[in-house]
Amino acid sequence: MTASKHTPRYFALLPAAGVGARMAADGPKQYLTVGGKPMLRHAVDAFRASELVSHTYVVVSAADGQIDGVLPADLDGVTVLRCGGATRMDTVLNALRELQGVVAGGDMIMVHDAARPGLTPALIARLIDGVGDDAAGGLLALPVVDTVKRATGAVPVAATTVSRNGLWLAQTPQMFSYELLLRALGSAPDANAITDDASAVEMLGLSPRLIEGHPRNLKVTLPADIRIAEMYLAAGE
Ligand SMILES: Nc1ccn([C@@H]2O[C@H](COP(=O)(O)OP(=O)(O)OP(=O)(O)O)[C@@H](O)[C@H]2O)c(=O)n1
Ligand SMILES: C[C@](O)(CO)[C@H](O)COP(=O)(O)O
Repeated sequence: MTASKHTPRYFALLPAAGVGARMAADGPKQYLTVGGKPMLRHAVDAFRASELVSHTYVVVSAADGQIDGVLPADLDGVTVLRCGGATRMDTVLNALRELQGVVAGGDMIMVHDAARPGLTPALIARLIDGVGDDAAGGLLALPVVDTVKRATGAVPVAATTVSRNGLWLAQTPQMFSYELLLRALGSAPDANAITDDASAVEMLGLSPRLIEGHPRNLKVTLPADIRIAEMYLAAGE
């Protein structure tokens, strides 16, 4: 008799406990209106619209007073976890620990920034398809197209030019099995040095797949990014 292989379910996990310091708005940037609705809602709706995704978990800080107005408690397929941490990595790790016993070790977790409103069901499908059953998982990313400079000095000057060959810009979602992601983040040495989930997996000696994403899936970080995100949202998929 051959051993039956566990068919993974796909879950979305959205860290949404940041303060948006670089946006310098009145409140956390994930609640700013982008293209007619709160930024966070765009990504949640992309996962809800994907037939491949079993459930979406949104992680906010315990003190968050805005989430109920954006994600009503009766919204199908979505659960809010109030266990955000001091860093993005802490937020994701806290949520994974809260999900122990709810998801299986072989289930796949897609971690996606609440600050990336341009995600679409087609990009979610591209990630899932591209990673396949690769045990190291994978992430959406874009090859670097510009020439890259390493700067030096308080007033920056170009010290050297770094070859862009083989350089990619990491996007999200980043997808790994629950067991692998929990192990990777749980053993990562320094939460401040881990700016994405894939880097924790790389520290285990594994090489996640890079799946070509799309510029529309930009991270809204600075005020000018809002207009760019709105341009892509208006253009549709
Ligand atoms: N302690 C934190 C920090 C960040 N995030 C989330 O991680 C994603 C990417 O982080 P980033 O764009 O840096 O958001 P902020 O941390 O809010 O922004 P800034 O770094 O400018 O303060 C966002 O969805 C953000 O809400 C989080 O859940 N918990
Ligand atoms: C996860 C990420 O969006 C991949 O590019 C990015 O690393 C988040 O970094 P931030 O400093 O939390 O914005």
